[in-house]
Amino acid sequence: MTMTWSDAVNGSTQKPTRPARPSYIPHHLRNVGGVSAYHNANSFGFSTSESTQYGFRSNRFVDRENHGRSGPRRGGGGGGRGRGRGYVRRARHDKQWNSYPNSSQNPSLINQDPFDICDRFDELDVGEEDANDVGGGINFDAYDDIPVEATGSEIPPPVDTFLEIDLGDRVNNNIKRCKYVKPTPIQRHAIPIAMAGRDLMACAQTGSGKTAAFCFPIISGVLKNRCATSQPQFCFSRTVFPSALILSPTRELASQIYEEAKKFAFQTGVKIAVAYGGASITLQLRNLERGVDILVATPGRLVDMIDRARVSLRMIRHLVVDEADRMLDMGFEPQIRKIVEQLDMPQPGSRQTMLFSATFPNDIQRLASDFLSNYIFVAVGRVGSSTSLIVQKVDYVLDMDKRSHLMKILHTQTANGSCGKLALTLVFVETKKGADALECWLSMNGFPAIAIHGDKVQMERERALKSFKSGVTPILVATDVASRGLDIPHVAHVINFDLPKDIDDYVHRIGRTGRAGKSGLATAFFSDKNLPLAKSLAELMREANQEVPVWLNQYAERSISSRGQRFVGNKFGGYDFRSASYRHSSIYGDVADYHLDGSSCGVSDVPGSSESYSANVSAEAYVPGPCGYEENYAGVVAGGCE
Ligand SMILES: Nc1ncnc2c1ncn2[C@@H]1O[C@H](COP(=O)(O)OP(=O)(O)OP(=O)(O)O)[C@@H](O)[C@H]1O
Repeated sequence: MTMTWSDAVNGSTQKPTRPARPSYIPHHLRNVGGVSAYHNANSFGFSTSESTQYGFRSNRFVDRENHGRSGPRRGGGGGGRGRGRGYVRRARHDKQWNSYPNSSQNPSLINQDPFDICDRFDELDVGEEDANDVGGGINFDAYDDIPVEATGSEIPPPVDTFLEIDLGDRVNNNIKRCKYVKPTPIQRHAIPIAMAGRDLMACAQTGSGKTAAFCFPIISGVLKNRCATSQPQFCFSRTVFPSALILSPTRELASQIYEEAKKFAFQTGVKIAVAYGGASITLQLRNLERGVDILVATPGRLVDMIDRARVSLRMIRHLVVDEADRMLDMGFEPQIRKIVEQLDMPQPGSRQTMLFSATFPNDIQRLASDFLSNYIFVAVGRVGSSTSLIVQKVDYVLDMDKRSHLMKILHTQTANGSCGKLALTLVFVETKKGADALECWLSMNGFPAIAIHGDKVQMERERALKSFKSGVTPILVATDVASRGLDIPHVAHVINFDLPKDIDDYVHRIGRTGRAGKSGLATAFFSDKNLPLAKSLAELMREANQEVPVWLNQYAERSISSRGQRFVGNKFGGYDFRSASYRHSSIYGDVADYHLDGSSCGVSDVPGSSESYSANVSAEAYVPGPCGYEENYAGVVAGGCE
């Protein structure tokens, strides 16, 4: 494992104790008026000692206080209604930093109407929604110019409204409850295909509503199947026979999909269960015994349950693999093959298989096609592209200066924030040790941070996420465990403190902001060791109409010439790999590419009469605002993320 600068400088992963020394001030900020104001705490409106205390209390000790007193009994995050003394203490700290008083984190809500939780999200005090927005605050105009490509045979046409699809009254009511007024582009195209029972490989940008695109059709499918067939009755068997399986690469994502699916299936009678590692298997098995139609699972825990003969895949009619490219890369592929090919799951053709991701490199598409039968490929935007809703910025930072640069950004962000609030900021680092070290260092310097990574026990991981989501700890330092799928409202800024090696990981990481039509900011710290990424990073930014620094272009040129080829390290998928032989890597607005017709180009491996369509192509490019920090922070970060 590579050691990053943050590991090297602060190898200690020990939990912080009260600092013996005054907070660190980066040298470029020493003697600057604003900074001394910060350290006298005037700009935040509380004293230095309070701020330091906050850094240590928020994450680790508040929970203990809560447990020891009359606060919430489970989960540690607290924050529900009917709080005891522990809450009051925390609430005071919340007020000093970020006030998100109506956090939805109370575990006692778990068995309640999921829309209760939904409503509570609406109560979060995080900036005004645009009054003109429809669809739960989603800005659909942001999606109007995105080209959509669909290839395969007999493609069902897209819809414009949810009502055009026969999802059933109950699901339609839940769509209304979720305040989804209009389908997003991937929903417009993917839902009719899925409802027609077709296999699907779908690629759409981060935060564009893929979860609902696969949940609605399978809930509706389960309801229809239920009327048509009856489940097998194996007397006295404790084995359950779900009819739909949704696979996810991380526990947090499995849990999120489960919560979403519960909302969409509310009062339909469709039973949803979740299975992921790190949590009590006994409890999960007990829940399964109540019956399950749709099982959301991570591969490891699922295999465990199958080995114990508690789950059988024999009755699976719908299989969804979310983040499919991650699930089929080297880490997961053997487990996925075991689940899909070697156990009792029906073969392709006898089940419906749908693969979703924002990135789909060609080699993974090729692998994935083993699981599919006569599938339709849908791409919203170019495969692997990032959304133009995210303003991307790259700073050249020497490894040794990364911490001071981060602090400068956080200071600027806080100074421009509304009421001195620090907007939710997600900082990605390369290693688990690096995450702990950076969390510790930020906390010691008065910035409330919490880390999430794979070495933490599940309870700590969940607590970190809750604390971040509720704004109690507005900085989350994360490894790639948090890079995929997580839908955390109001993340305003994603900082790649350590850039990933793979451009697809970069796309997913920055995709934690700029979701559901809202804008966001992503800043990357680029150093010499990131040279192999330079070319694909510059291309990705250019494609999303971002300002590419001259020095990055020079690095990109160097990375090409030093390796003697184009697209070094670039796994861009581009399009449906079945038709890749005649397509070139293209950018938005290159209309001709999107209008190529598979059949006329002699695509041999597309089964049936191959065809394709394209939609919503506009050469009008989204032009982001100027990329200066001041404008960015004022416009994007300061008031939340709108
Ligand atoms: N039709 C809609 N109208 C309004 N909001 C929507 C709609 N569809 C989805 N959303 C919201 O958009 C947000 C992002 O959706 P989701 O998490 O499914 O994105 P995603 O495409 O799966 O992202 P990622 O690639 O990061 O996994 C969610 O908060 C969801 O509730």
